Formats: sequence, C-alpha cells, structure tokens
Amino acid sequence: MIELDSITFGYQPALPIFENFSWQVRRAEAWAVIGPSGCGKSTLLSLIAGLLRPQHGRILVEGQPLNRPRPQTGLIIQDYGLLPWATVRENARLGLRVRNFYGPDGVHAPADYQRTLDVEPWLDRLGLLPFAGQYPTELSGGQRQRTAIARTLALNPDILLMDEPFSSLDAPTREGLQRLTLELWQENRLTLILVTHAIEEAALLGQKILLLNQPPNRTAQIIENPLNLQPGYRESDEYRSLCRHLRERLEAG
Ligand SMILES: Nc1ncnc2c1ncn2[C@@H]1O[C@H](COP(=O)(O)OP(=O)(O)OP(=O)(O)O)[C@@H](O)[C@H]1O
Repeated sequence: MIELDSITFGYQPALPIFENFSWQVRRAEAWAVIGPSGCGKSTLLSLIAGLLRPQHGRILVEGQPLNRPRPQTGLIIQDYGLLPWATVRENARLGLRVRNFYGPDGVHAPADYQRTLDVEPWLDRLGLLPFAGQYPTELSGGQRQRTAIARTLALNPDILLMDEPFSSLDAPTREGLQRLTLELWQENRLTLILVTHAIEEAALLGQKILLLNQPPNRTAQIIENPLNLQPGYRESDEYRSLCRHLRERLEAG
C-alpha cells in the first residue's frame, strides 16, 4: 500500500503542485496517471520514489514513512537511461552490480538480498537474448526500453513506477510493450503506476486512473476502469466511451 497523506509539495513552496493531497494505492493495483503538461505527473512519481519529499504531510509505503528511495521500488523513465558503452546484458546487470557492491544493507538492497548477476531469465522473458551482446546504439527504441525494463525487473521490485515509458515509440512497438507491461504486472504481482499524457494508454493500462489538473492539485480525481484486462478491450465500446470521458474531463480542466 502506498499512502499519500495530506501532502503539500512545490518546487517553490509558494507555488504548490500538490496541496493537502491524499491518495492511496493498494498492493498489486495498476494505475495510470494522466493530466496536461506541467500538472505534476513526474513530480508525483518522484515523490513516491522517495527522490523528493513533501513539505507537509507524509508518504507511507507498506506502513513505513518514506524518507529515502527504497530498494524495492523500480523506476523506468522515457529515455531508458542505458549506458552506451555497455551491452544489453551488462546494462541489464547494472542495478544488480550496484546491489552487489553494497550488499544486503537494507538501503541499497533489501536486507535479505542474495548477491547475483543472473539476468538471463529476464533477457529471455523480454525477448532480448538474441541482442544480449549488442550495444544500445545498435538497438531499436523498443529494444532499448525492454532492456531498461529488464534491468529494473531484475531487481525484483514490488512497486514499478513508469514515467512516459513508451511515448517515443512507434504505434506497433508501443502496443506490444503495453501488452507486455500488463503481462509482467500480472505475473509479478507488481503495484504499477504509469504516468502518461496519452488518453488511450491510460485507458488500456490503468485499472484505475488518477486525473491531475493544473496545480495546485487538491483532490485525487479517480476513474475506475475494471474491464481493461478483458480480451478485445481495445476494440470495445467501453474503451471508446472511457477515452471520450477522459478527454472531456481533461478539457474541462
Ligand atoms: N526540478 C524542478 N525545479 C523547479 N520546477 C520544476 C522542476 N521539475 C518540474 N518543475 C515544474 O513543476 C511543474 C510540474 O512538473 P512535472 O514535470 O511534474 O509535470 P508533468 O505533468 O510531468 O509534465 P509533462 O507532461 O510536461 O512531463 C511544472 O511547472 C514544471 O515546470
């Protein structure tokens, strides 16, 4: 469970992006966060990742106050963050190398962490084994993003935060990775929070959708989307009507 309990945050305290804002995410839920540019979507992820701290209120993860990034929270960003001089396999191992360096200290790695560099199952699951010896510049955008996903999932996160992960990809690649994300979410019982500015993506991936608007955001506007896992949802009337509803809500501000 992630709990934002009456948080206030602004890069400049006089201009809060969130003001007395409360929101709860239960374990293994899949959320999409949508809203216009500058409404605070990435800021919200940084707060939940423990990279920013609210000026007021508190954030609890699994009942514990969040005072710094926790090793079980994975963050995937839009530009992949891959090392250009390392192969796909070595990029996928990067997080594990950091963990192995520190050991099971409860800060950089969970206290019960067992050192490993084994990323082969993830390379296999993400269809990357044929490219494992290649460098990021030799990959397509979709393969790069899959490498970033492998690197994060190799760390066995329980919370996966994704910030516009597919926005620079072409439509077929994006749709393939959207499907893969839903599969990985279900297989690994992840709590997923995906930030997107794309209405269609929010409707496909979010069982629940959090709508943000121009700051300050004071209340969590939540839209339920319980049918998103049903086969054929992308072609259904429910999906189209949800997209329309989201568009109207966003235009209304
Ligand atoms: N490090 C920072 N320092 C100061 N202001 C910032 C910083 N990062 C973001 N902001 C501002 O905070 C507001 C929210 O930014 P944020 O990136 O969270 O929005 P967003 O909804 O993710 O936008 P986009 O969809 O364009 O990525 C914006 O006005 C932005 O200019």
